[in-house]
Amino acid sequence: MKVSAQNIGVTLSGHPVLSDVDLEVRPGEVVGLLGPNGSGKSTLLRTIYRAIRPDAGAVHLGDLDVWSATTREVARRCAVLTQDNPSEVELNVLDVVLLGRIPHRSLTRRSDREDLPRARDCLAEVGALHLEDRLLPTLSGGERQRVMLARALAQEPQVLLLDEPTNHLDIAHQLDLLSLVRRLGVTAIVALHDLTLAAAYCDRLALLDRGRLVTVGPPGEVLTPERVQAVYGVACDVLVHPRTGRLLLALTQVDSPELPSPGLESSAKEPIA
Ligand SMILES: Nc1ncnc2c1ncn2[C@@H]1O[C@H](COP(=O)(O)OP(=O)(O)OP(=O)(O)O)[C@@H](O)[C@H]1O
Repeated sequence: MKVSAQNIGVTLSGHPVLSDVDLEVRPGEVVGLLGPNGSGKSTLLRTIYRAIRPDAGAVHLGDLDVWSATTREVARRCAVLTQDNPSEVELNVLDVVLLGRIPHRSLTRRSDREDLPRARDCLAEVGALHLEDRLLPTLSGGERQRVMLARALAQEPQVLLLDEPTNHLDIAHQLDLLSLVRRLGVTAIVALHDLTLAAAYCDRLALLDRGRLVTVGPPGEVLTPERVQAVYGVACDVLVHPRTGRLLLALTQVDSPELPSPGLESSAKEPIA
């Protein structure tokens, strides 16, 4: 399903947060949303999923104008994984995932017969089926993040919006999550801070700076050393992975302080017993 945010302007507490943002995401495309802290990534995602009404512009999910639609209509098309997962809700994991089915239920029915197996499948998909009976507050941050992703999958979305979804996840689960997002084949917009991960898993990248979209394009066109330095104030070497051909970004401060040696030479000469 196509997602289009046209000419978006958002002002919060009297401060302009987004200005003239135009972003069109093709059906099935994974777009990484990049930018420094405070550049407007979460605000743009919140505007797309109808949590913030923009002062200017329009958002469409397919042919649905989100501000002419109900919350339920939006939730049938679009699922969200936010940064602030509930941690105090005294529900068990399976019940949390079942909440993802609510937009698809009829108003009179509490649950459908197929909801339970579907919820379990979603937990299995994110490697969290073993947690199904645990209470949400007893989970680690990374376990909770995977459960919230399972809830988003249970919504059977055609559009998935993920706000820094790799927060709290160990490296293996970061890669698993981004591979899963690609495998799903749904349209996805993913706010990320790790530029190398973004370059590896996203079809295109959209770079925000102080509320404006600087550029949108394939990773190799967006992540140039000049642009990374201009937007993040960080020196950057863009390397190509010798085996995968993907981009690797080596980042250093512009006035780089003395950094510890990686110890490659000494370990080669003096193996640790
Ligand atoms: N309710 C609010 N009232 C006033 N300003 C706000 C509000 N919400 C967000 N902002 C401001 O809007 C700007 C954009 O915030 P946003 O959370 O969208 O940035 P972000 O790119 O997601 O940042 P981060 O990488 O730190 O998560 C920030 O300067 C933030 O302080």
